[in-house]
Amino acid sequence: MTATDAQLARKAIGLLDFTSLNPDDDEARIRDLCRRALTPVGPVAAVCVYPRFVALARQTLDALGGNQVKVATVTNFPAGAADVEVVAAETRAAVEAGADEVDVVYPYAALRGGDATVGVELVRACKRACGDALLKVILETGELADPALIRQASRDAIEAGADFIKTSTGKVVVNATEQAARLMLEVIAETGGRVGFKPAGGIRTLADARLYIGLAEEYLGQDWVTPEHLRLGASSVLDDLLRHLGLGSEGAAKEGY
Ligand SMILES: O=C[C@H](O)COP(=O)(O)O
Repeated sequence: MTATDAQLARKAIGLLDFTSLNPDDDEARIRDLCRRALTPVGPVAAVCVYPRFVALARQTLDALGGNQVKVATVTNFPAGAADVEVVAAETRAAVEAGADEVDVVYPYAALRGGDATVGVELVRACKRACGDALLKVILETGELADPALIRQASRDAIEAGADFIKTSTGKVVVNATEQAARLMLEVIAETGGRVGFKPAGGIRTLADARLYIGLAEEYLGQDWVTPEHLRLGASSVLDDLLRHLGLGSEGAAKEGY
């Protein structure tokens, strides 16, 4: 049975990593993100903010009754070029500040230059630094570009301990694409479907959400598509999803939030 637009919009909200990663983010904007994360049809999966806002996001969500919403953050972001020890320390600090999930940028330029070792070491070190927190590895597929490199980065990240592989930072020219998603989902399926998938960057509409949910179902099956395995990383898709549920952006706020 094909999901209606409203059913799909509701599902996409539950899979959303609702993101604010702007250089000029401030406390008011992060509080507003947390408020909007608790939509009238239920919460998003996570909010994703810079490390300096992790504690504020956790505190704000808890105060609003949103303790089920995870707080995700980013490290080695967005360039993916810092030393392994520096990134591991940054990741450890983020978890100590209360992050449930860390999205770390893979050293994609090193891989493109022929060095696959540093990526493996970085993922291993960050996985150790995460403890019980979830590690999502951002491959920056638009910069890797070559399908063979996207497959290799996916496989190396998974073998080194990634819990999710994620397409993009949203900060380069080419972000999530169908082609990159297919390559990554293929590797996830080949490795047993235990690792999750997060397309991110440029996801703005219900049609975009439909594409990635559909692809995940195609490669891994409908039952696999839960927030444990699929996240949609997006800063601005929520309004379109709410619109398909008959809720304007103003309707995003629950009474009293
Ligand atoms: O990780 C998520 C991305 O930074 C979001 O990108 P976006 O602003 O294009 O939705």
